Amino acid sequence: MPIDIKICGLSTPETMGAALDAGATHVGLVHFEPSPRHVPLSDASELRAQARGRAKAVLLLVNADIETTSRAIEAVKPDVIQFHGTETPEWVSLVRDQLKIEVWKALGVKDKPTLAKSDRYIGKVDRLLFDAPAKALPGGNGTSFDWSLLAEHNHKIEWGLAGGLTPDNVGDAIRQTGASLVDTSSGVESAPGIKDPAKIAAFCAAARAAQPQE
Ligand SMILES: O=C(O)c1ccccc1N[C@@H]1O[C@H](COP(=O)(O)O)[C@@H](O)[C@H]1O
Repeated sequence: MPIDIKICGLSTPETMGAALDAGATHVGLVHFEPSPRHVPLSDASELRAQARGRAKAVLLLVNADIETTSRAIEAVKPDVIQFHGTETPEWVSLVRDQLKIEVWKALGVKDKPTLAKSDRYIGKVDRLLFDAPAKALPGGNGTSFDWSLLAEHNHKIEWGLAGGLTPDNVGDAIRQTGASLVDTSSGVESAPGIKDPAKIAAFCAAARAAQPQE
């Protein structure tokens, strides 16, 4: 299976075009006002339309209530919702069942017990996304964590790797963890919230070069 590559925090048609041309399989739109990558729903909807038929659109929300979540899904019509806050297994499962949408849950990984706790989401989400622990923002901080924890973990559902991935380290990350999806935001920027098309292309090329050959 070709590796899945998500470029997150896209906010302009130019950088969305760069991610699509570079072969990203997933493009992420952040709807969370404190983030430098926040896009209003109207912009997210236009960027989502640009991606249609070329990559899956992932809408990222943080601790949004059900009204905000359903309004955002209605406006943007994403393929996937990525919850990146402290959402509970019960909450994400409710959204998946009621709103009939693919749901991912991001979790900050500190140590082995955090990974053990991730089992609570099994059967309730479609994919887990392992990220570095929250700092100033719940994600998008450009920091990584100890990847050996993932290599040792008994994964029971689909999962992806996020947190501090760059064109320079994504190859090692894939080889060390066996991730089938890699996700980056800060690592392909020239400044917070400003995506760099050359870094996006380099990231996608490095991820594809590192995937195991069949
Ligand atoms: O990108 C953000 O601003 C953001 C805000 C709130 C929650 C998550 C956010 N980003 C996601 O965090 C991970 C890791 O990002 P990074 O590569 O370390 O910058 C990724 O899934 C981003 O989409």
